[in-house]
Amino acid sequence: MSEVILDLKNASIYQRESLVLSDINISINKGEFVYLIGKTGTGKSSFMKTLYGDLPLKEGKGKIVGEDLSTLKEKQIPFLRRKLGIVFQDFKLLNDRNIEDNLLFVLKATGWKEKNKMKEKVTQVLTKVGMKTKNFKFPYQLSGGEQQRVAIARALLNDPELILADEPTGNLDPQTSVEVMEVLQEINKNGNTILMATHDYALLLKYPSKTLKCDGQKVFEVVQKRAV
Ligand SMILES: Nc1ncnc2c1ncn2[C@@H]1O[C@H](COP(=O)(O)OP(=O)(O)OP(=O)(O)O)[C@@H](O)[C@H]1O
Repeated sequence: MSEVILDLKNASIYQRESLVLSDINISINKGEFVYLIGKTGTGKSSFMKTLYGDLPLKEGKGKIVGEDLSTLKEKQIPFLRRKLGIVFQDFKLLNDRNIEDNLLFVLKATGWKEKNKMKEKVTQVLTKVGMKTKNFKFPYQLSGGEQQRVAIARALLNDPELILADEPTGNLDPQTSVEVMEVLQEINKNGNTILMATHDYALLLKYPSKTLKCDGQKVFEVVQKRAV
């Protein structure tokens, strides 16, 4: 039987007191590539935030990478995030240091100590996203697509069990979006599980995969047709 990485049962998502999504029953298995789609304001980001512990799961049950979201305490959140790789629309790289130092910073913050191993890991993840030769560039010296590749490399540093990508191509032009998507596809082929929120239907058509939709306060799986 395949390993379940994410499992939500009768889960409801709230922004403070207001209900955003209710009665969610979904699961994601190891190795899957899953899209989360839906119009603006339907709750994709709120859904993602709940998964990485930025919003509490107040109703229902949720298991993610072996952690229980409904009983998650504040001090367990860093531990949960170490098992996840998170990619945002706006890259969130530190502009005051180069790419290598951006990644070393994360390794240090997550408990890595040995300099050689840290450098080796940084080279490994940058190679995976085709950015090895740009390690001494600063974020502002890179294009949006390159910055997003680095952000993906950063998400890979601690060998995450699940990658959560919230609109990773939202700030990119169509051609660059495809390039970044190719990187995510490659990573998925190598065994990483990915949940990607997007409203880029062109990508869905080009790279069809399991798709969850947020609509009318519900999340449900949709079968991809030519127009979703
Ligand atoms: N910090 C917040 N406090 C209160 N309500 C919020 C907050 N953030 C979002 N909301 C509300 O929650 C609902 C879902 O928003 P969310 O950002 O999750 O949607 P989304 O599908 O990710 O939208 P988009 O595609 O525009 O990013 C919206 O009605 C929004 O107004």
